[in-house]
Amino acid sequence: MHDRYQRQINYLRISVTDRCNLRCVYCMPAEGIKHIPHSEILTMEEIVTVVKAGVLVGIKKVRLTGGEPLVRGGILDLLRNLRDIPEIDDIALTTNGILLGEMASDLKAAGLKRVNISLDTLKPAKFHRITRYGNLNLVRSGIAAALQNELGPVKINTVAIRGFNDDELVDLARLTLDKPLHVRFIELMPIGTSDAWSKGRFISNQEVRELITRTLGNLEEEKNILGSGPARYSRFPGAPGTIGFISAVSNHFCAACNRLRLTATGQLRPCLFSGREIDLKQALRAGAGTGELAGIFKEAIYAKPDCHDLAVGWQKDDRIMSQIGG
Ligand SMILES: Nc1nc2c(ncn2[C@@H]2O[C@H](COP(=O)(O)OP(=O)(O)OP(=O)(O)O)[C@@H](O)[C@H]2O)c(=O)[nH]1
Ligand SMILES: C[S@@+](CC[C@H](N)C(=O)[O-])C[C@H]1O[C@@H](n2cnc3c(N)ncnc32)[C@H](O)[C@@H]1O
Ligand code: SF4
Ligand code: SF4
Repeated sequence: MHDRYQRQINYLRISVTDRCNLRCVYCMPAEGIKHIPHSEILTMEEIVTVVKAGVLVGIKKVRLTGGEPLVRGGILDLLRNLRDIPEIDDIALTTNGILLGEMASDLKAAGLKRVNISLDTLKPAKFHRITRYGNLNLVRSGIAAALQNELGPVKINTVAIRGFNDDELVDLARLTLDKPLHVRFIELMPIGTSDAWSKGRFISNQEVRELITRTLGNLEEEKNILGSGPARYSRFPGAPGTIGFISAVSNHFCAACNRLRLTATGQLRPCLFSGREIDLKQALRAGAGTGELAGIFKEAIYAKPDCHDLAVGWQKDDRIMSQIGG
């Protein structure tokens, strides 16, 4: 279905949990987030019903995210059920990679097509610092397992952060030179509770491009990377992998927006950066069928704004990134 700005909406990002096994400093407070009773979180069966309703308004692609989707029990059953919906042609997952090494082959067998893995540094001590817990070796094993199990194109999400990883962006870009990895540089977005940490750390994608091409040479545009998101891709000549740029702040891609978000508590969110949410759970739990739920999807699609206004600065929002699913 098209929204009011003639954009076709066919991509649903599903936050299957607001919990996480890491605490990245730009995403979550150290103490984690306020506990939400389990009964408030959609069950896996409810998520499947929501996707079936979404299909009625044209949803074709789903991405499981979070919090950390791999900490949610029942994820394999959810994938098996999503795989059985014929209209869904792409099932992807965004993960911090910690549990991917042990789960990749089961995820593949359950119907997952591809993974995006977050990785902001190649240095173990720094990784531990930015995630407040993480073991980099586990993420490295996760990336290897994703490649081995053909969960590709395997994309790496790197938030570029001044004073933290600007000295490593070239090394991260180098990962594309010998493996089919697609390293995407994401601009740090002013959202959530971590503004004190993030102030002054923004690096534009343009600056990242200049930095990496100065050392590694020119990039060539690449148009054939499978995906539904906002990244623009380029490749170092002859490299098996690509470099992607997600210019969420400096050059927003709202004119091509194709998505809705479902929060773990069953709210449809028309835009990442607008606090507006439309309650789906109440109708779902009152026994609404997929036809009625599809009506709520239409309302959410109709409510999509034309674009965000991140340039004005920090966004006040009751939810943080881990609760919206990025
Ligand atoms: N501003 C903005 N950022 C987004 C949007 N969708 C995804 N992002 C950001 O892009 C980054 C990568 O998102 P992913 O979860 O890997 O998914 P994707 O890029 O849509 O996935 P592909 O289908 O592989 O292209 C995350 O930091 C998201 O927060 C969006 O609608 N608006
Ligand atoms: C919220 S996480 C959820 C999925 C999973 N836990 C992970 O880390 O990949 C999704 C993506 O959002 C990104 N993200 C979180 N906060 C961000 C911010 N303030 N600016 C830019 N990207 C952010 C993360 O780096 C990650 O790639
Ligand atoms: S970015 Fe992902 S891994 Fe890091 S705290 Fe947020 S949800 Fe967890
Ligand atoms: S900021 Fe909102 S309108 Fe812009 S691309 Fe993201 S979800 Fe779509």
